[in-house]
Amino acid sequence: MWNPMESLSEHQFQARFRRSKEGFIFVAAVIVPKIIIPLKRGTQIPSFMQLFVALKFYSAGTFQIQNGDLTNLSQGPISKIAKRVSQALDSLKPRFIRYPTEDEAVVIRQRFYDYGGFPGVSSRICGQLERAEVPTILLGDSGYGDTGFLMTPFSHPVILAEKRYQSAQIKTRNPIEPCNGVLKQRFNCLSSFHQITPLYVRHLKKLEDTLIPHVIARYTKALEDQLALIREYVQDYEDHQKSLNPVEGNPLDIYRLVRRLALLTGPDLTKLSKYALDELTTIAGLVNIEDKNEAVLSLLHLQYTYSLSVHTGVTLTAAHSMEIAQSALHGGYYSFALEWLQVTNKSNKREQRFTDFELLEATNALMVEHDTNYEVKRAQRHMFIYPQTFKAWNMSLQELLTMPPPSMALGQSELIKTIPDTGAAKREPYNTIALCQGNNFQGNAVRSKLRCYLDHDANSYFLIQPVRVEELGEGLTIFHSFLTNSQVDEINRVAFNKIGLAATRREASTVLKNSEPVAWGLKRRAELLLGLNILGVNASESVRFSLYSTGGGLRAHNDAAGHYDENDPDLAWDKTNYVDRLKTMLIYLSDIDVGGITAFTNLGVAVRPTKGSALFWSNYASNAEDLDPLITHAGCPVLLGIKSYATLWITKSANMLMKKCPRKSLHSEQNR
Ligand SMILES: O=C(O)CCC(=O)C(=O)O
Ligand SMILES: [Fe+2]
Repeated sequence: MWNPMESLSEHQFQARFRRSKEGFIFVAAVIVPKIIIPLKRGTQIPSFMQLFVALKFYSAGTFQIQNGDLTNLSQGPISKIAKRVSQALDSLKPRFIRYPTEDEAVVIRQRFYDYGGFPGVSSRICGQLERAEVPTILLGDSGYGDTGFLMTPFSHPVILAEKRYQSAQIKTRNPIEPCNGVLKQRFNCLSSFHQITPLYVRHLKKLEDTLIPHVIARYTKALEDQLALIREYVQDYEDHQKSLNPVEGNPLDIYRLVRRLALLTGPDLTKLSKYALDELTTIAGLVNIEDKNEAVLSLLHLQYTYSLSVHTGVTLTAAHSMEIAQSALHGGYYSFALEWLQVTNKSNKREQRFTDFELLEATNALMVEHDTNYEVKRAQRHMFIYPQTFKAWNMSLQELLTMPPPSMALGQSELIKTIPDTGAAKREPYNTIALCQGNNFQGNAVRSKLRCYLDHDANSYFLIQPVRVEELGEGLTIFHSFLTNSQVDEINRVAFNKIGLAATRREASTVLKNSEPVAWGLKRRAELLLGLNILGVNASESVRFSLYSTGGGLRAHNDAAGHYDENDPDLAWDKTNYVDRLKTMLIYLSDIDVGGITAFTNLGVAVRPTKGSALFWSNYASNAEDLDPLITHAGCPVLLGIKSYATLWITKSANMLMKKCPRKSLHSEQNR
């Protein structure tokens, strides 16, 4: 490539670029690191050449670089390069431009006054303008019109005061004007700015006309590719291919896909999106109403937990949003139902799909449903129901809607404080959301007592594969690297095979019996680490393997308040009365990008799943009779990715009264 540094003499160089080679090298040294990003993949123009192009533009003041000696770049790339280099130069402003300090400004004002007799001349205009500290009066030549803040010379000064003003004005401008002149001469682009503006506009217009249809075409193509993929999936689904990921057909993906496309392509896609939504709905096999409801409920669940906007970025038809509103209503998401009704209302103005009466009826149904059900829902502590949380504060539905969703803009501890009644039940929905959104609100006093250590002597096996123990809260511990990656992969493989294609795609689970080597191995390792009886008769349930994709999660609960799996082959006794889950070990079998946190709503601890780590806690208080309210926990809905984990429930009956009491030694312990 032609290099002006080598092929031009110093004189020729200065004539073309209006600066010396040495000056160029200095500029290059500071600017090049800032412009190394290639213009476009594949067509990288070396940074120093970009600098030449920009300098040439600055000095020529036009995008048409006549002498083809530089490059044969057309106007488009030149304007891009000029913009990039200008931005880089602009970012260097703090390094090379310094405005006078307050004290220096006083001196400068005095010197201007002494020199030209004009009072209050500020040399800090730029800085002040930037900080909007005007009114400052600017001095201009007679070419400028008369405005309130620009003082120009009189065309015919008559009285003495006018004449004195005139001479002071001109004299004060004098040292500045030549300076501007020099700058304009060196940077021709400044003086010819008015010439390039229309050019620029035309240029942008051209871009808009030519490029945007291309972009849309590209994403239409992308959509088609996506559709083809989904078609393939459906085909696989029908072929019952075992290796297929069972949750890939999550109905929520439809919404996600449409939303992503809409965001990428902007409002122009709205025409396409209706087609896309319908097409996808059909292709992805969302043929039955349960699937659709499932998708909608997932959407609402996510919307609620993560304070997502109802504006999905696509224009849904009135019929679509009405459908979502109805599902929201039946799912008990009253406030969302109202929001979706509002969306319906809006699009219905255009579409006239529903009569006013139908809309009114839908709104009334919502009101009635809300007013009759919230007590029941509240009693159930349904964590995903908006109004029940607020009803405790005697809020109307209207008031409720003006209330922002529980926002993490509030500090962590404020979150608890701002809730009037601090009863655990009422705090729970709030805390769940706070934790799911990534906050922890454990007190410092508690946190300072927690320890971290390496456990390698639980058993000699742990010498080879030690675990890092971290106490997360009172009675809650995490064992990092409890399993190795390959152990986890093996469990996933076996469980995935067993699940095959699950009926519900958002969540799937299965049990791995003790006779399964991976389950036995896992239990054995837990037994050695914890010193508990886990593999003995009725000592633990079968390892439960669970899988969540987008929208999958679990509301707050205590594990011991659940139910047995009636058909669990690893538990022999009568399972009808109560569930004996003294301890829980929860082993994460995947990392998860967004969402899927395990939230301990009363401890105020949020645990992000990490592959191979195991959480451990007791579900009972220390008297081993009452459930421990402190250990209530929820599985936050997954936003992106697939969460898999295993749960190991260890029984009380096989782990208590295991040893004879060593009376003697106990006495001697006490007497010591
Ligand atoms: O999803 C989680 O992280 C928690 C799962 C859980 O609590 C359970 O399966 O009992
Ligand atoms: Fe649980």
